[in-house]
Amino acid sequence: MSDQNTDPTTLQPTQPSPGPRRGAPRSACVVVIHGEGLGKRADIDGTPLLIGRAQEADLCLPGKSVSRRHCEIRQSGEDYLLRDLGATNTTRLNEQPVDEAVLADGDHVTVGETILKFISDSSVEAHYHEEVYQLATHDALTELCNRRHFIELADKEIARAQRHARPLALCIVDVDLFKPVNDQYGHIAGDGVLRRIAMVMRELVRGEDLAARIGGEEFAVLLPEADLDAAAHFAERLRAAVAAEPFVLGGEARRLTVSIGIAGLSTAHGSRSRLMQAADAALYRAKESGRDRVCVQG
Ligand SMILES: Nc1nc2c(ncn2[C@@H]2O[C@H](COP(=O)(O)OP(=O)(O)OP(=O)(O)O)[C@@H](O)[C@H]2O)c(=O)[nH]1
Repeated sequence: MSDQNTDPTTLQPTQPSPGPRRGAPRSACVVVIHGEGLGKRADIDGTPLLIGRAQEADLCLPGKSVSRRHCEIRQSGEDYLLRDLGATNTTRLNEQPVDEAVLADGDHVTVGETILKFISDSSVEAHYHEEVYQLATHDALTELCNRRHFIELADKEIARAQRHARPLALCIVDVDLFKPVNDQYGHIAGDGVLRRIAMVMRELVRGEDLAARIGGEEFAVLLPEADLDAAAHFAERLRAAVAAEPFVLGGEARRLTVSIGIAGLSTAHGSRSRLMQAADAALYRAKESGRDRVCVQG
C-alpha cells in the first residue's frame, strides 16, 4: 500500500474500546436510548465527535433518515456544543430543531430516528452507562472485546485504512486441541486457559491494536498500520509466548499452543468479511500442517 498520506491528524487510528477501566476519569458521552444500536455509547473527549451514517463517523448510525455527516459535538472549555452539519432531517435537541446549542446533562439529541442522551462527565448516570457499555461490548470471561464490538470497530478501522491507503492486517488465533483440555480437566479449567491466553495477548498488543474473543476458543487481533510482514512478526511472538506459558492444569504445568492465520487488507480482501475469510483459510492451513504455527494468506 502507498505511504503517501503523511498528515498525522488523518492517520489517527480508531481508538479501540479500552476494556474495563473502572476508576478512570470519565468523559462526557452520548448513549443511544432509542433506535438501532440501543445502548451504544460514544465518548466526547479531545476531538469533535462526528455523528452520521458515514462509515468514518465516530458514532455511525445506520438509517436513511440520517445524513452521512449529520451533526457533531465538541468540547469548548467547560461546555459541550452540538452543531448540525446541514443534515437533510435537521438535528433536534429536546424535540426542537437546532443549528448549534450548548448541551446540558440529560438532553435528548434526535438524529434521524435515533435518540441519543447526552451524559455530562459529572453525571451520576455515567457510571451506570459505563457498566452497561462494558457488558455489551466485552466478553465476560476474558474481558477482551466481544465479537459484535470487534466487528463494529474492525469495520471502522478497515474504512479508515482504505480511505488513507494504509496497511492493516488481521490475525485469527485458535487454541490447539482445546477439546481434550476440557474433556480431561473440565470446563472451568478450560475457561482458565482462555483467560490466560487473553492475558498473554493483552501483554503483546499495542495500544492501537484490537484484540477480541470472537468465538469459543477463537480470538482475533486487528493490527492497524501493519503489513503482512509486521503481522507475521507479531503473530510469531504471540505463538511463542503462548507455547512458553506454563498453564497449570490438574496441579501440573502443561504446555498448550495456538495456531494463527493472517490476512492483510488488499483489493482482493477489501472488506471485513473477505479479510476474515482469508485469515480463516490461513488458519485452516496452520491446523492442517500440524498446529502451533503461523500461516499467512496464500
Ligand atoms: N472451557 C471452555 N471451552 C469452550 C468454550 N467455548 C468453546 N469451548 C470448547 O472448545 C472446544 C473446541 O474444540 P474443537 O473445535 O473440536 O477443536 P480443538 O479440540 O481445539 O482442536 P483443533 O482446533 O483442531 O486444534 C470444544 O470442546 C468446546 O466445547 C468456553 O467458553 N469455555
